[in-house]
Amino acid sequence: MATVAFIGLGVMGYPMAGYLKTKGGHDVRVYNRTTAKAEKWAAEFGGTACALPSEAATGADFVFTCVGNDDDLRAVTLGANGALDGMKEGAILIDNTTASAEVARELAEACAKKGCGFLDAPVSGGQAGAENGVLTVMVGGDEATFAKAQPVIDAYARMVGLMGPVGSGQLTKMINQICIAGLVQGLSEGIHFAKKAGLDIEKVVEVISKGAAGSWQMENRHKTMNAGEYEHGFAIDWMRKDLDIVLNEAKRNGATLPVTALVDQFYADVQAMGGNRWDTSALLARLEK
Ligand SMILES: NC(=O)c1ccc[n+]([C@@H]2O[C@H](COP(=O)([O-])OP(=O)(O)OC[C@H]3O[C@@H](n4cnc5c(N)ncnc54)[C@H](O)[C@@H]3O)[C@@H](O)[C@H]2O)c1
Ligand SMILES: O=C(O)[C@H](O)CO
Repeated sequence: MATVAFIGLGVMGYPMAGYLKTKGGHDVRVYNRTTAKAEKWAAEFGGTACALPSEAATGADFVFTCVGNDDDLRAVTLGANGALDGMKEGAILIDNTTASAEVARELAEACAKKGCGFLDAPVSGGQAGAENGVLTVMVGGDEATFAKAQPVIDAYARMVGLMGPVGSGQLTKMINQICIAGLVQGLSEGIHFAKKAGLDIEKVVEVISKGAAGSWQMENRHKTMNAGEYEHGFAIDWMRKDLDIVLNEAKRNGATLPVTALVDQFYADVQAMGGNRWDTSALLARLEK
């Protein structure tokens, strides 16, 4: 059993921290910007709610973060009363936020100066993956740090892969988002077409999901898309943040991403419809407008 801190109890962090306690059996201390959420978590899982990231990190062997974007991450780690203020020598910071590869390298350097380890460890599998403890975790860092952290990460994951040096986890997550962007638009167009054709969506999906068109998005999202329900899941604001990271990285490495850039603009349209916190499958709502 280790002492673990978890910072950021959102859609993903709340259940992930829960698995570190229930499945991992660790002593878990949590911090959240809205204190009531941390207190709710502590009452539900039996851990400790802390008032500051530095307080949660004090004495912890592993410190997890899962916040919104690069700036949020800097605030809870490098900022005043941030996690690094509390971390002891030898502790490991594991960042589950989807962020840039640059901020990963920045944090690795700051951790090294304190004698701490760092892994960038963004996740995939959505809200359902977090709630069921079956996330895919793509990790950047060195092998020795990874070997120490993997058994702890395992508590909320079914696949954990070391992808290369620091930043490689975030680069892999960028590929994940590139693959998803065009796919969700395709799925939206398929369901839109099926409705116009007067077909039974459930029946269509039951059949084609077992063929070459099947996907996580199709399995997990077709029912809510068909019902026009989008108040759950992975927020469009976060997807636009991710696609911005992707498109900036592509400028640096010379990759050509025409569909990703187009779908990013489709998401801007959905934001203009008031869909900032809607699930990314709301691309269908744009077609039905
Ligand atoms: N929701 C998904 O399906 C999903 C899937 C994979 C990856 N992600 C990524 O995981 C991260 C978290 O996503 P989420 O859906 O849980 O988001 P969320 O908005 O539900 O939660 C974000 C959490 O971060 C905290 N936070 C943000 N900025 C902060 C700051 N400056 N100081 C303190 N706390 C701060 C918020 O209070 C909240 O608890 C994002 O980077 C997202 O892109 C989300
Ligand atoms: O992979 C996922 O879970 C979604 O794309 C959110 O990042």
